Amino acid sequence: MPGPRTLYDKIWQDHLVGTQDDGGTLIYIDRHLVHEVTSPQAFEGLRAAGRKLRSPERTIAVPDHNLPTTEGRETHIEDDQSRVQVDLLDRNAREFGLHYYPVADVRQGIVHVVGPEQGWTLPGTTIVCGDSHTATHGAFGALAQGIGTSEIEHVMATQTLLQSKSRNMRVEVSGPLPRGVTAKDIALTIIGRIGTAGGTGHVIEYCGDTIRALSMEGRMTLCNMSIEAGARAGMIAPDETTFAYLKGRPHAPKGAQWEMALAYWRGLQSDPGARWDREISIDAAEIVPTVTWGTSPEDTAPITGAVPDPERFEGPKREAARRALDYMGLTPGTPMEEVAIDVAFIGSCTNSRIEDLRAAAEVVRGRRLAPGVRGMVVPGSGLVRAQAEQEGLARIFTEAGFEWRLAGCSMCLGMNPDRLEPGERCAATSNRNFEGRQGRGGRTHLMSPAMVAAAAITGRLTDVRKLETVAS
Ligand SMILES: CC(C)[C@H](C(=O)O)[C@@H](O)C(=O)O
Ligand code: SF4
Repeated sequence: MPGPRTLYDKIWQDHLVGTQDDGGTLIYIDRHLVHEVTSPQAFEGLRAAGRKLRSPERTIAVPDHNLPTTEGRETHIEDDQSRVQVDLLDRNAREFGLHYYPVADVRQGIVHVVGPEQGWTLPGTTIVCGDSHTATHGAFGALAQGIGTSEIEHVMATQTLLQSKSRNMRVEVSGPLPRGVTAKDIALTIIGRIGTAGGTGHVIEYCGDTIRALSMEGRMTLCNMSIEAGARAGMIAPDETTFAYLKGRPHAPKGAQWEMALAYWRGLQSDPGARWDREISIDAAEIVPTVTWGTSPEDTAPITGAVPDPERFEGPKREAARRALDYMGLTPGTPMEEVAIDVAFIGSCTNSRIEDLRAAAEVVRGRRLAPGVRGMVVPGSGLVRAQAEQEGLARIFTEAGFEWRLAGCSMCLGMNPDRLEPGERCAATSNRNFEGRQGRGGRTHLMSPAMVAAAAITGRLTDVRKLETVAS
C-alpha cells in the first residue's frame, strides 16, 4: 500500500509511462497548449522528420504574444518577425490539424486565459505549454508546467515528456482576506517572503481556508505567479468552486462522463499525513495591498510603506537593490504613495479575466484618468471582452479615458506595439517587472487590478482602500 500522498504525487503517478535508469521519467501529457513564439522550430522539426502530431485532438493553439491589440490585426501586422510567427502558427495549425483559435475568432486570447475558458484545463490532468506561465492552469488541480522548445517537439511527437520528480511544498494561507486585498496581493506577499528562488525544485500546493474562498479567477492569479517564486508548478486541489466553473464549458466532459470525471476529481486532494519537503504558512490578516518597487517580483512593499534603503539588505541583494532603484529612478525613503505614474496597464494572463475587470471598473466608475496618465485595459480573451462590454464595464473604462483593447499579451512584455517609452513608469497588473520587460527603459510596478485602477485615477501609486472610502 502506498503511504499518504500529496495531490502532486497522485497526478504524477497517474501519468507515469516509464522510468529510465538515470531516474528520468516519462509522463503522459493530456493537454499541449501552443502559441506563436515558442512553437515554430518544433513544428519545423516535425516536418523535417516527416512526423505528424501524435495527438492533435489534445493540442490547442492560439496566437497571443505578438499580436497588436488594435483593430485590423487580422489583415496586417507591421512588425516582420511578429507577422511571420503569427502566419506560421496559422499555417502549422491548419497543416497539423490541431484545435486552433485564429486571430479573428472571438475565442482568441492569451493562451492561459483561453485554455480554462474553453474547458481544456481539467483537474488531475497534465498540461504543458512552451511558456513559463503555464502554472496558471494549476488553479484547477492540474499539473501544469512550462517547457522548452525541444520538449515542445518531443510532446508533439510522442504526447509524453521526460521529467524528474520535483519536491512537495505546501503554502497555507488562513483567515478572511482584509478589505482591498486580493489574490494578487497574496501572490506578491508570498514571493516577497520566500524570494524568487523560494520554490526552486518544488511544486507548490496552495491550501488553507483563504485559498478555498478564492474564485477560480483568483486561484489562477495566484498559481500564475508560482513561477515567479521559482517553483516548477503551483496547484490548488479542485472543489465545488472548480466544478461549478467547469460545468458546461465547451470542452469539459458532459453527461455520464461528467459524473465519472467528478467522482475522480473529488479524490484529488493531498492525503492527511502526506509528507512535505517545505511548508510555509501565512495569516491573511497580515496581508495588505502590495506593490513592487524594484526589478524582481520579490521586491515588494506594502502600499503603506516606503522605497527601501539598499543598505537594509545583506550580500548580493544590496547591490541588486541599488541597481534596481537606479533603474527605477527611485530614492530610498520615498513613501510608495508618492510615486507618480505615466501609464496604467490592466491585462496579462495574471489579471485580465472578467473578475479582474470588474474589480478595476468598480474603482474607476464615475471617475476619470488623472491628467497625463495613459490607461489601457486589455481583456484576456475575446470572450472576456464581449462579456465586459455586455456588463457595461467597457463603458466605465472608456468614459474614464482608458483605451479599450483587443485581447492579447499586450504591454505585459515588449513583443508587440504596446510598449512603454524609456523612463516611463507603469502601474501594471502583470507578473514581471524585469528591466525592459514592458519596453526598453520602462519601469514597472506590479499590483492588483483595483490598485492599478486607483493609481490611474490619482496619477500615483495609491492605497485603494482610501479611494473606496471616498466613493462610499
Ligand atoms: C514568450 C514566452 C516564452 C515567455 C514565457 O515563457 O513566459 C512569456 O510568456 C513571458 O511571460 O515572459
Ligand atoms: S500575458 Fe505576459 S506573462 Fe502571460 S503569457 Fe503573455 S507575455 Fe507571458
